[in-house]
Amino acid sequence: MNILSVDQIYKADKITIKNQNIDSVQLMERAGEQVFDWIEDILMGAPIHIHVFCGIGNNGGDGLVVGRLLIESDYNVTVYVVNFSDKRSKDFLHNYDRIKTDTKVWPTLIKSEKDFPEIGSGDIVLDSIFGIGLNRSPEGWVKKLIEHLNKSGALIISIDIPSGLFANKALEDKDAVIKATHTLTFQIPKLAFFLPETGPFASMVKTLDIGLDQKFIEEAEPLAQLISQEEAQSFYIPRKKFGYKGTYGHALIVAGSYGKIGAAVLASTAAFRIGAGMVTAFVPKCGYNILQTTLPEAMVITDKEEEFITEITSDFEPTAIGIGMGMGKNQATVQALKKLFKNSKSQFVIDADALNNISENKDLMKLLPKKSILTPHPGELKRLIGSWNDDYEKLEKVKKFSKKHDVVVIVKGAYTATVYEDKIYINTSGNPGMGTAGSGDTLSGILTGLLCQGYDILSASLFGVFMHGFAGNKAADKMGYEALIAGDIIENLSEAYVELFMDPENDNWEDDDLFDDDWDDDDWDDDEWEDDFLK
Ligand SMILES: NC(=O)C1=CN([C@@H]2O[C@H](COP(=O)(O)OP(=O)(O)OC[C@H]3O[C@@H](n4cnc5c(N)ncnc54)[C@H](O)[C@@H]3O)[C@@H](O)[C@H]2O)[C@H](O)CC1
Ligand SMILES: [K+]
Repeated sequence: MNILSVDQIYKADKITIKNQNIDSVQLMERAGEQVFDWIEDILMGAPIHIHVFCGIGNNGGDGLVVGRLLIESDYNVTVYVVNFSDKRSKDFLHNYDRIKTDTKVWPTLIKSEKDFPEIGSGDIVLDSIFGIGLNRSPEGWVKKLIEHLNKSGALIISIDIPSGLFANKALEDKDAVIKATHTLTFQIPKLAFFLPETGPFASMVKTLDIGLDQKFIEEAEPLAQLISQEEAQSFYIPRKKFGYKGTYGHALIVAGSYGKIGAAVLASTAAFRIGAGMVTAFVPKCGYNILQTTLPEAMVITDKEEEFITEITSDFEPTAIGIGMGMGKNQATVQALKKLFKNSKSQFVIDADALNNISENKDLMKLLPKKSILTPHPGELKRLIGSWNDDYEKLEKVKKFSKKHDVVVIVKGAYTATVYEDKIYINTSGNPGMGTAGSGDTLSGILTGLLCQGYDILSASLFGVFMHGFAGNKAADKMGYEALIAGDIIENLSEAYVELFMDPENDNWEDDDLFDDDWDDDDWDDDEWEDDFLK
């Protein structure tokens, strides 16, 4: 799914209006109806007080449509116009007149702090103050209103984007942004929803289809692409009937040091479970018995040194090498890396201490093999590319690094971003339970195992990151977030493969299972709803 810029979204509006022979008021009506239907599905007439806050642009216009539809369905609604400017948009004005004539209810004007209404913690706030047209951070009493709403404890449903958040630009004032409980966004997800600094303002995102021109959306050059189950399916390479272990490659996992042999075990096991034909672990001597006992399927080569790696040798040419996990930063290890990078023809997945060693040694950086996959977490990334002021600058720096060295960079975290040259891909699987030791080692093993099976570096990265998160989700389904450990991700890779082609409609990044679309009237219980969501 394509994530587009604000300018492209406005263009999509225009093209839709032209191609479908409608006017902008009809498109706004469609948008408002979608929001209304979503709310109606959840509330089903419940008499909860809904406060609709409308700005004076088209986002405010959407709010007026929803407000009108709610009033016409006898909900307990108060509609406010947050009157920060007299420059009201044309479609806002149309709907401002219409709500007055159709419902005979006049919206309440808010012009300063003294007009702020009381909001109960059991109420619902509909936030349509600013949409994607925000051009600077809200200030003065408008900022105070946003703080007032955030403090109310009410459930806040933001229309299109939490007010105060820029769709694809860095945050300026984090106190001037609505903290939405739900974000109902129109058709095209906004990049801000997926980045660590801005994503937390937009929890529980739901995309509402308002019939924007599909051809334009698909053909536009996106800011980033979302990788969900449907995209992951397209990368999958089926197992060959006449294949044998040689068909699926030979992985070399170079990892571990005294006290960190587990990293080698996890990566090697994951390489097997994702489907590599053969796996050899290269570890310091102290790792030998551990590997042979915990993973009898693997072959093991040991360094001559007991506790760390000093010289990496093997009597075969690995299809792919996964390197760095728990490896340490001994000088002898750095020399071993240099030699390997100079001489090996294999493809590389470079992680953890291998990345740290590269960051600290310019010579090693120069030897960085082209077409490698690098998997830094935020700390490792900072060491690699230097610090950044915001998430957008970070992504630009990663693009530059990727182009300069011709490598794929996987920026790990919630919504892991994979960057290759100029393109950004955002993964949608995974959960907070995966923030646990060894989770990264598992990913490196998965990526190495995929390269072994013939996936190219980009599809190995996108498919591998998705499968890692998908298996993590399967694990979390069974054991919850806290109890999940890295080994559980590996164990659930089998289920992830089995379910990869099931229920492809299920977009798991739209985390709306609390408000299940399939509810029917029998499910409804006023008290229970209040207990669950409003307390
Ligand atoms: N995307 C779609 O397909 C559709 C979108 N709709 C809705 O339209 C808004 C975008 O509307 P727009 O009028 O362009 O912008 P806003 O509503 O966000 O209004 C901004 C308004 O406020 C001024 N402004 C901006 N920043 C500030 C500030 N800090 N302080 C004061 N004033 C500010 C700005 O100049 C504008 O006048 C989109 O998000 C959707 O909700 C359509 O309804 C349906 C199709
Ligand atoms: K909004």
